[in-house]
Amino acid sequence: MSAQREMKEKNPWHTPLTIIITVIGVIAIVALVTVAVLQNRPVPQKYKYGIVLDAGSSHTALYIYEWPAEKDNNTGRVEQKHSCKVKGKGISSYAAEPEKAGMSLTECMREAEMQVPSRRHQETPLYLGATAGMRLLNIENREASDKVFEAVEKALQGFPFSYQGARILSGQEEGAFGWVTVNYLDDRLKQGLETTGALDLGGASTQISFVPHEYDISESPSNSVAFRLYGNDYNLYTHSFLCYGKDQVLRMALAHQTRSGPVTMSDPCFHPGYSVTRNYNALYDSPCVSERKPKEAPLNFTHTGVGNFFRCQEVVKTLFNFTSCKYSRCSFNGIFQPPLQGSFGAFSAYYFVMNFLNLTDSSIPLETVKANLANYCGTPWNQIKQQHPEVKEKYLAEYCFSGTYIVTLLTEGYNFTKETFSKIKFIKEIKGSDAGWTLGYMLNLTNMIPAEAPDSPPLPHAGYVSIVTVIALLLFILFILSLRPIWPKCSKKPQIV
Ligand SMILES: Nc1ccn([C@@H]2O[C@H](COP(=O)(O)OP(=O)(O)O)[C@@H](O)[C@H]2O)c(=O)n1
Ligand SMILES: [Ca+2]
Repeated sequence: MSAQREMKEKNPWHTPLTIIITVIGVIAIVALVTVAVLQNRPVPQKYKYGIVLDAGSSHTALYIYEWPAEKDNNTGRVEQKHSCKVKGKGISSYAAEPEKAGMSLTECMREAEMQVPSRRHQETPLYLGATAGMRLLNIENREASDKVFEAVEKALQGFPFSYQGARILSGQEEGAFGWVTVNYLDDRLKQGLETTGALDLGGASTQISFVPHEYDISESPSNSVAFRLYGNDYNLYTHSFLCYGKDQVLRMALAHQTRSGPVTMSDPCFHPGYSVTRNYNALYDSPCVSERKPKEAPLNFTHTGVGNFFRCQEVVKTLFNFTSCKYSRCSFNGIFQPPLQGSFGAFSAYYFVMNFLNLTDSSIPLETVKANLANYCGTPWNQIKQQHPEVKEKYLAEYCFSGTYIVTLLTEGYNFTKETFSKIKFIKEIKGSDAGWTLGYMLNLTNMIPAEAPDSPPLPHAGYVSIVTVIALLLFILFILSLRPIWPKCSKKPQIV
């Protein structure tokens, strides 16, 4: 009994001081962990927004992007929140009535007002970039192109966003920003991975952009763009072929086949049984073909289909000039192109056409793609119409030509072989954001891709809380152990007795 009493008396846990210290210690640890948890609790996400209008040759599309408000400078998180297709044709088609170009944007802009929270309206940058349709109008009629921009500018300034201007992108910018978009969305830039090339097919121009293996920039400086992104240097090769978008190239093909001004033309690029009347003036109303207009053409001609893929390829090939190349190697029309490198993402009309033809699967060999096209082009027009009653006839009629053009451009134009063709992925979007130049354009103008790699991210919230808790517990255990010199006395005493 006396030993027990002695033990009780000597046990530090039973002194009022240690009890107080222990209680204070426990309260301190609980308080420390609580403060850490509350202070660092993820706050509800706030977003910022950016709007880009893609004024293409065939139509205009509006894209709204969003990113977490506190991560302006840290990239990899900008996503497409919403897109809106402007009704009607591209802004360049309003050359004769420019006001309508501005008015055409109203509906999508109203949608943007609804999509972006109103407290963010004033700080949301709004950009309009025009591509090859306006490039052509600018060549053809500078005054008309300026008037279209005036009207568009006036319309856009009427909305509560931070309007940052409307301009024509150069072909180089269009190619380079498409490449940035694809590689940004795939997280290749941030991680310093090998990049993917970008192939964009529009209505009036087409772009090819990739990082070549060994690249002598000095050979053709106008085809090179240098970037420093996240601490990595990129020497990008890019070229934009004006007039080689699928709508202008169709004009060139028709112009080539009607160069002697016939009344009836048999076209291997259209289905057997297809027949429409076309107007010569309308066909030649573009700088891509205006010089080819036959001298004594009648007003109209009858455009009939024959449906022969291989003969259609021969027609398309005549639109590429392979005769002169002042560089070590060329694609076509005397344009420098280094050897193809790596995988490619092909988007915009590449995707729409190949998707319609069920040919987007990269595992389909080039020979099978050609065989399928040959079969498709040879199918009578009546049958095609029956199979696709939902597709507008004007668009339906052109898939044989467009498919043939795509295959010919890739193989004969850019020199993809049956091996490298399988490295092309036909894509519409990546992780919910459309592939195209708009995202890259906005990232660049808002400085959202840093040249140097951002500092490594801090610990995630859960990791932070766990570490604080573990350290606090360790401190507590250390405190307990620090009382240890007194323990042996009280634990050994009963054994001695
Ligand atoms: N659903 C869709 C949308 C566009 N397209 C085509 O994709 C092309 C888009 O070109 P664009 O308007 O961006 O023209 P560019 O200014 O880029 O040359 C046009 O030829 C459209 O007809 C399509 O085939 N299917
Ligand atoms: Ca385009």
